[in-house]
Amino acid sequence: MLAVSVPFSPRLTVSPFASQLSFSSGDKLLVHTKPSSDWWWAELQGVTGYAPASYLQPDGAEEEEEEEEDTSLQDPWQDEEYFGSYGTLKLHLEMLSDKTRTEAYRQVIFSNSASLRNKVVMDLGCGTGIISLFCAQLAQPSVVYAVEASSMAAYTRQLVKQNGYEEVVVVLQGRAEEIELPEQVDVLVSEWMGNCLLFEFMVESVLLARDRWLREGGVIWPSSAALTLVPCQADSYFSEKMAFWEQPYGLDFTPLQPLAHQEFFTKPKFSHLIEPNDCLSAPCDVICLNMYTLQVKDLEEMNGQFHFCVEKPGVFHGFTAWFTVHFKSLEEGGTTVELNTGPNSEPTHWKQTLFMLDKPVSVCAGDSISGTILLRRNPVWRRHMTVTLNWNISSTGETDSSQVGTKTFPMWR
Ligand SMILES: NC(=[NH2+])NCCC[C@H]1O[C@@H](n2cnc3c(N)ncnc32)[C@H](O)[C@@H]1O
Repeated sequence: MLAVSVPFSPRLTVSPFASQLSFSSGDKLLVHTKPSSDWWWAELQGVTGYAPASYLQPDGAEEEEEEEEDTSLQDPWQDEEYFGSYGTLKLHLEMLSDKTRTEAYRQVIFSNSASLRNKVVMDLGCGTGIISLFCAQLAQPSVVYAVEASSMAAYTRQLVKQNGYEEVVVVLQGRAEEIELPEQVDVLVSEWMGNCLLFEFMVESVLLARDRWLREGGVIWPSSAALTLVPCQADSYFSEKMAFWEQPYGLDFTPLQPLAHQEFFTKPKFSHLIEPNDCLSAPCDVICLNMYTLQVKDLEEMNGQFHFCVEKPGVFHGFTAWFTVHFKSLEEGGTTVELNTGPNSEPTHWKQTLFMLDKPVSVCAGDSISGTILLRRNPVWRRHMTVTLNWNISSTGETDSSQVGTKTFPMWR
């Protein structure tokens, strides 16, 4: 039997059954049987009768619902889940195994080793401490404050000791926004980039730490970041998820295509590997961030524009996004290190992010695809955002035509 509560005062309905149970909002009914999906046989204070199922919810669901609301308000950063995930090795192994990513940071430290002598460094979100260990191994900073909020910090302290750098690297467990450092820092380094550059919004923590701990004239690494977009073909993804239902095993499964569309094309596809020849045009940097001037409030809404000239005929399945970050040298005129996660660079664990259109469009060379991209941060779930793409495809073929489209993708809420 199911105890149910009445979440709101039911409107009067005419029951097909003579004996309808009367009840009010907040009443707890005992459900004896469910003869139909609409009407259940229930009991309230010894009186039995039929109650409309749509007015009932499992007992305690209301509290659960409130709790759900509360946790989102109490923990909009989902810190428990977020830092919990970084307390295990899985993500750190993925990041450390990403040689393109990790070697880029190593190159930054190595090529700036002379200028790092006697500097005070903060490694924000140090994880296993790899960047801090590079600083101690390749340069002679006076101190590196390795800040890590997850339980991994305890192991990071062991790794520092194990490698004999406890005189240089100080591991501090806590959120960068909350910990206290004994001094300002000369260099703030962090590997904060998420899928589509901003997902997870760890960048906010970097900006807060910059404002609080980076001394005047100090250096932040990466010093700039860019989100890049390109219109692309995604034949294999499209056939795998959509065309598949045309005639599997000689049967017509097309009634499932709306479901497939909802399930596979509504959200972006993370970890998509785009081939260079899937690109229908040259890519375009749509959002550029200067890490010295970027403000937290700027993260709420970030706009970009694009204008692509289609270079070859093909099918426009969607847009692919990736990011590039730059690490300006500490020395005047020194070399800037670049970490590019695009299709023409060595692959990284981020790969690229694919945004599938509702309907593929055939395009010809010379067509143009122009429009805007809007990244809007989720006002409640602070690590999430939506990506809205607006586009206009204009063909200059024999029949001048243009097609406009817009689509909003949640990442992930
Ligand atoms: N590139 C990313 N998308 N993630 C890679 C870096 C994430 C690391 O920084 C830590 N981390 C993230 N935010 C913070 C913070 N505000 N304070 C301290 N550690 C943090 C997190 O626990 C993890 O170990």
